[in-house]
Parts: sequence; structure tokens; C-alpha cells
Amino acid sequence: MGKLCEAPYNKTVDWAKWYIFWADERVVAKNHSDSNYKLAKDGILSKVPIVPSHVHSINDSVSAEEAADEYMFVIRQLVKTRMVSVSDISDCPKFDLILLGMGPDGHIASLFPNHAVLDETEEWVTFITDSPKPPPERITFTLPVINSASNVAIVVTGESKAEAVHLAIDNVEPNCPSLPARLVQPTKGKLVWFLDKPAASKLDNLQFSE
Ligand SMILES: O=C1O[C@H](COP(=O)(O)O)[C@@H](O)[C@H](O)[C@H]1O
Repeated sequence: MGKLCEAPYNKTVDWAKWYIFWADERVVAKNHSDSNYKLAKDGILSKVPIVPSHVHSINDSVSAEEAADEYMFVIRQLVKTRMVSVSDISDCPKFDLILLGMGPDGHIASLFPNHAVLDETEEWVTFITDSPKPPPERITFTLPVINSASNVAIVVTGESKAEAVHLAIDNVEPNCPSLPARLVQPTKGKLVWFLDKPAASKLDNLQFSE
């Protein structure tokens, strides 16, 4: 995404067609250093002509529960008008691309290992107030939404995540803990992992393409 925002690549994209959402967000002010909105604003949104009304960030002045409800309501309206497509096998929104990172513990979005949030199948967006990684209050897409996307990209760098990459991708023992990242299995979409060499260093079958 960084490269895409720079010349000459930035001219190859029709930014007016982009609608931006957050797969998860920390419930902090938008100018807080922990804000995922701030990260995207500084790195992407401030550099390219995305239409401001196409940027759907959370309300940062309410509780995590209210922020999740309001955000889900906005997505529901966009699904109703088909600005956001709908999955043909569930009522979930079908995003063109969900871009995820992964923590060293294997969490993706704000879906953490052994957290009840992994079992949420009714809501599209939910909230947590006990994130093991600060800040504690977050909203997150649920697994059904992530797995309804047309494309999911998981981007992981660094050796600290090599073990989680191995556990998420390789055929591991059945009694091995099931990592949130391993539960990313788009029903009809495509999943692509982007790894640097240190992050890929514990994979069973390693072949690099430059
Ligand atoms: O808290 C979060 O962490 C993960 C991964 O973060 P990293 O600092 O270990 O790269 C991120 O993908 C997630 O969206 C975020 O809210």
C-alpha cells in the first residue's frame, strides 16, 4: 500500500472507486498513537485522493459497544444499497479485500487466541474490553465477515512471528492450539500470505520468490 501511494503507481489507481473500512480499531481518539485510523491516515489516506465520504471509521467518542453497533449499522446500510456487496452464501458483507496483519500470538484484527470473540457468528462487528494487547477496548470484524471476503491478504514481517506463521499455515499436530490466523479460511474467496524471510523462517516447506 505504501508503494501504491507513491509516484508512479499512485496514478495507476482509480482512487474514487475505493471505500475504506477498518477490520478492527482501538477505541481511542483518532489522533491517538494507538489509533489504526491514524496509522492509515498518515500512511495512506493523506497521500491519495480517496473521497472523504468513502472513509468509514468508527465513532471514537462513544463506548466500544456503541462504536461497534454504530459501525455495523453503517455497514448494514451500505450492504442494503449494495455499495458493499453481499455474500451469496450468508447475509454477510463481501468486501473486495481485507488486509490483515498478525500478532506474534497469532491474532488477526482484534480476534485473540482463546477469546470468546472467536465464537461470534451472529454479529458482523463486535467489541472487546479486555484485549490482551493494549489498548483494551476495541471493535473488530468477526470471522464470518473476514471469511466472506473476496480476497484476504495477511501481511507478516519479523522473526517474532515465525512460530505463529508456522502454526497458522503448516500441518501441525491436531492438539496444537488453533490460532485465530489459522481460522482465516475464506469460504469462496482467496487467501494470500505475504511474508518476509524472517517471518517465513519456520515454515516446513520454504521456497522464496523475490
Ligand atoms: O493490535 C493489532 O495488532 C495486529 C498486529 O500488530 P503488530 O503490531 O504485531 O504488527 C494488527 O494486525 C491488528 O489489526 C491490530 O489492531
